[in-house]
Amino acid sequence: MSYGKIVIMACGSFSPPTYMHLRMFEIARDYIHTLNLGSVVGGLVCPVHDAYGKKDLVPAHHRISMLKLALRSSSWIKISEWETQQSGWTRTRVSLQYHQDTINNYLTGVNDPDPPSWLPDDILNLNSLDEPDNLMEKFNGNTQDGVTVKLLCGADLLESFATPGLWSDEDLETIVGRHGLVVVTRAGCDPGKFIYESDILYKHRKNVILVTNYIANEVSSTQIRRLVSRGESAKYLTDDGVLAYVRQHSLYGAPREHTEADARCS
Ligand SMILES: Nc1ncnc2c1ncn2[C@@H]1O[C@H](COP(=O)(O)OP(=O)(O)OP(=O)(O)O)[C@@H](O)[C@H]1O
Ligand SMILES: NC(=O)c1ccc[n+]([C@@H]2O[C@H](COP(=O)(O)O)[C@@H](O)[C@H]2O)c1
Ligand SMILES: [Zn+2]
Repeated sequence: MSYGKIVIMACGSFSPPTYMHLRMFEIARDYIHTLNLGSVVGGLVCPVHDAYGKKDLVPAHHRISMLKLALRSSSWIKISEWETQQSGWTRTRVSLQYHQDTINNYLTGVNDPDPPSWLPDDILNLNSLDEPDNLMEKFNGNTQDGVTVKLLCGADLLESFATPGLWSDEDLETIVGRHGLVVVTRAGCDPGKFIYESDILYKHRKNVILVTNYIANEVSSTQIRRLVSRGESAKYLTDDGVLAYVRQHSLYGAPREHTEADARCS
């Protein structure tokens, strides 16, 4: 695997975001750095478009607001609203390509000079550190020196690659071959076997970084939604701000908050 600048990008519903979604980024970055596999210059969370139509997918503006609350203290993970702003659902290959092209075009000064809101801060710094002439020389015909946007996912998303009709082989070739995967796995699960059994993944196995999460945390959005709908506590499974937002907007069947207006009516 060539050593280069990497942005790790997680796509998904984030309905609502959990601590595990955020931990994935931290675990992945540490692993890549300690094994000298590259330099992680940023992280991106890309919530999916409402048209994805998954059960319990609350409108994108809510999911974005919750992600903002959950990521208040992160200096390096940014939210890209791009997928949610398209006219319909976007395939992951297209999203990876869009984000990678936008970053590299920004670095080389091609097209739009205004950085998008999700551009990692370290990219802005990279740009100011390099002399423009060197940059042009570096990038001319040599994408090796640009930033690679890799797909960060959990082992369950990896295993969804085998669901018939869900991902096209052509998209998988590009995602794994040109971008690469960073898979966060759980102690006790065996994504290595899954990779071995998939011709496409096996062919590009050099491009798949498997990161074992030794501090198991089985929290998922489904579990938080279940607790919320039962009126039980989900505290310490995600950010307090996220839970307050869920209550405030009565998401996922949360009992409506008792407001001062209610008190005046009764
Ligand atoms: N506990 C976990 N361990 C490893 N990866 C996880 C975990 N929870 C979520 N992920 C990963 O986070 C990404 C976003 O997934 P998603 O939005 O479906 O979250 P989720 O918690 O699985 O939600 P849901 O329960 O609604 O499916 C995916 O790549 C998924 O594999
Ligand atoms: N063919 C594809 O590109 C493809 C297929 C299925 C899911 N996905 C993406 O994977 C993510 C899955 O999210 P969930 O785990 O919440 O269902 C979403 O961001 C979705 O857009 C992409
Ligand atoms: Zn899921």
